Amino acid sequence: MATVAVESEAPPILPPPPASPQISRPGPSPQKLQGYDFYRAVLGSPKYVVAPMVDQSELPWRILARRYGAQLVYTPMINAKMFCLNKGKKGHRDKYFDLSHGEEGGQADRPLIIQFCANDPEQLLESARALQDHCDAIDLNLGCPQEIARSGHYGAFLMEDWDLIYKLINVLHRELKVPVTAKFRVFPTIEKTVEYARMLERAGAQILTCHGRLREQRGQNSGLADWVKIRAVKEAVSVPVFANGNVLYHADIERCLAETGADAVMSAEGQLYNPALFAPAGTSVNADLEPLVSETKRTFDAGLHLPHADLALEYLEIVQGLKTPTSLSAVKGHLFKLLRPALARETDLRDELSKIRGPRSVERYVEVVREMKLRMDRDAKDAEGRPTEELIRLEPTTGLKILPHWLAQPYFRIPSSTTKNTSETETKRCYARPLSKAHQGDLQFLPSPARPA
Ligand SMILES: Cc1cc2nc3c(=O)[nH]c(=O)nc-3n(C[C@H](O)[C@H](O)[C@H](O)COP(=O)(O)O)c2cc1C
Repeated sequence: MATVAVESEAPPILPPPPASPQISRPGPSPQKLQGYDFYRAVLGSPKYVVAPMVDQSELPWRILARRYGAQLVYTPMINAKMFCLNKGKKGHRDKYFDLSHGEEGGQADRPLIIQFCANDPEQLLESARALQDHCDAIDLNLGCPQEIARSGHYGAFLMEDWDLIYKLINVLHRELKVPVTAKFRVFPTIEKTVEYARMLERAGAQILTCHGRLREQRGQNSGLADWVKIRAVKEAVSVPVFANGNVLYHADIERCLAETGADAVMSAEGQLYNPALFAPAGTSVNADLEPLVSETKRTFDAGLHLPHADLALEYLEIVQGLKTPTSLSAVKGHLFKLLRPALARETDLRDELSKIRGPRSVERYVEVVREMKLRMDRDAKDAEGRPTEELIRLEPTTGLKILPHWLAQPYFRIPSSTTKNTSETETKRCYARPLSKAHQGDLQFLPSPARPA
């Protein structure tokens, strides 16, 4: 373990909180596995993890993600306060986690970590208890930097209140049947970040996910995730650490694991734009899909970049095959991200997708995506025989690859503050940040070749 000096302004190391009259504290169940025992025996030592994503890591996406190499998936964040407020209202909690249909958290949806945000230990415990039998662990969100988290006082806006964070984690550690984990952002200094991570471990967190960005790094100011800080956290704690941030392409995964020493890589946006992010090139993950388009056999990159329209149809088929309803905003968000490489060309289909509302929406999405598939298959066929290098464009500033427009691929752009005075490597990494608003369907488009008339 590395020894790191403690910053003077770091909050003091806290003793376990005194027992409250409402919550008994018998200590963690002796059967409950902890740390690496839990990571190995229960989770199966995952290296490829899909992040918690509001309205985007919903059940059908989790099923798709697992087909393409994800080894552990998190649910979207559930607000413990709202979950408690809906107690006793039949069916109301299903929009957070659908127990009525019994598919979420079932065998096809494991290993699974359910994430909550909270600022009240009792609300958190009550919510977590209600769902603990349907997951492998409960995660606490300490990283959300959005304004709604500031007003609701949760996520990254708890970062100054270590006493409260300790209580939130510790109550789950002592009371739940399953382990508690935590996902957090870094502080400006390594020392404070490390001290913070140690406090989370002491409170009882059995896995720490370190998102290497500061609370202020969001939207336009996302910039780089700091892998050096993740490495320092990994060296300072004895529980497994997941690294989060700066993973766009498959090749970034090994680089991230090597540079941070983390046990696993967690991806959010990279995986949304390419759900096969975790699968290496040439992997035969879906036998039905591969013969459909000859371009899937061509290797453009170390990773698997399948035709996005096929992936979108596969996702929609999962949505249609489930009894558990999927929110239309989630479906729309996925389609706009998946199909993005072609939407600037196929503007009529983009407009169609934007207009779809109301009943039969999913069927109408399927019709539009089928038309997209016809066009993409035709373009892929036209490109047959052309050398691979001819089909890849290099983004001029970063050198990052832009693959043919019919393939799923990451989305990136240059944050304005990083265009000057950065090393080439840094600039490349700065691109590793797709549009923050993209999941709402509010897409901006990089210039891409127009469809020839
Ligand atoms: C659409 C979307 C929804 C997100 N929702 C959550 C969430 O519910 N809980 C959470 O801890 N982080 C959430 N995040 C943050 C991601 O989990 C992740 O920490 C962040 O995007 C950095 O990872 P990336 O560089 O792989 O995108 C969300 C991110 C996106 C893009």
